[in-house]
Amino acid sequence: MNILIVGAGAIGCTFGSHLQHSGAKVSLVCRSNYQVVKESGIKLETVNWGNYTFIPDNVFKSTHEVTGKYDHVVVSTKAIPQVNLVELLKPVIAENTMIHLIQNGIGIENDLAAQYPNNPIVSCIAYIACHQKEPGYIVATSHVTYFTLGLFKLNDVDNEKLQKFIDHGRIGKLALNRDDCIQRSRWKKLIWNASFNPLSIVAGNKTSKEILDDEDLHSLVRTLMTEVVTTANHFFEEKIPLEAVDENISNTLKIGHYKPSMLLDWENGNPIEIDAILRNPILVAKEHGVDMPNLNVIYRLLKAKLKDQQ
Ligand SMILES: NC(=O)C1=CN([C@@H]2O[C@H](COP(=O)(O)OP(=O)(O)OC[C@H]3O[C@@H](n4cnc5c(N)ncnc54)[C@H](OP(=O)(O)O)[C@@H]3O)[C@@H](O)[C@H]2O)C=CC1
Ligand SMILES: CC(C)(CO)C(=O)C(=O)O
Repeated sequence: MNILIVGAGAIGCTFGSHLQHSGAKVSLVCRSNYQVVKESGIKLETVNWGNYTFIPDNVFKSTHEVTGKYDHVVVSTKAIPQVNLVELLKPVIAENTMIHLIQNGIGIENDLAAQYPNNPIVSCIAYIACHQKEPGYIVATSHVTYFTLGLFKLNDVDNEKLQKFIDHGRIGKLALNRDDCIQRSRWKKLIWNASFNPLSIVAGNKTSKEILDDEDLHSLVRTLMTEVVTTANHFFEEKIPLEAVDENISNTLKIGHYKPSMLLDWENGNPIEIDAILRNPILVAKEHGVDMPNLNVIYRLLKAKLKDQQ
């Protein structure tokens, strides 16, 4: 199996390293870490799998320089408007390429699905807390690590191809789940991302523990989480239980002082995933006639912060 990862950051390299371990040929399209990865691969320091070095089969500087044919293209860039996936992927998508999107948020598949209506798109959600501490050096701090994959549009032929990919990934140490109602899973993941991510910035660069230790912020996190659950329950037949809020809180307590990825990007002056994580869910809810007043407030506050930063 030939796999190309576009977006060789924390998630892409962790995911890719496991697929290679299971026997696939895994190539990377790197950007700012190109030189170091080309010279010495990626060092990973992980709670679950120990420390190891991942040497990709090929390292490319851009999608235009990619050589070879790939059955699977895995996209693990941030979901931000600055990354135009349709343009970025043009040189590497062939007739039967399966495109996997490992990103947080809602509505992340739409542009690609419109541009490549005949290519299967796999929507993938990652539960793993990892970050690239320095170029080519990734740290994964969470004991809970799994990926949930599902087809954006269900059909039998693609089902089989996805199942082969999942079976392959499972040969190694990767925990891969399959979900045929992947949008519901996306909303489930949003419970955490739409609450901790924006609050960590708006509340003044706070870690998850600092948020939970503060009575007012703790209560606000719960309010945002509850709104995501009750909103999602308007769209999906299988309801998300409200206990998901407590579960998210107790799991977060286990990871101590965790900086949400949005806060890390904010601190580093990088673009943040405000559209995928806040704007799009609010718009989708609206299309279904549902208001998300609390998410709207935090979205506008975050937008105001972004304007201040510019
Ligand atoms: N990290 C985590 O624990 C989790 C992350 N996620 C989600 O997964 C997705 C990926 O996150 P993460 O891995 O942390 O992000 P990173 O910022 O670590 O990685 C993104 C990578 O994409 C690269 N990139 C961006 N634009 C381009 C481009 N035009 N061409 C080539 N490469 C490009 C970046 O390069 P450069 O460094 O040069 O910018 C970077 O290496 C996000 O949607 C995130 O929300 C979900 C769950 C957990
Ligand atoms: C909740 C977590 C840590 C993933 O498991 C995450 O998605 C993030 O940091 O954005």
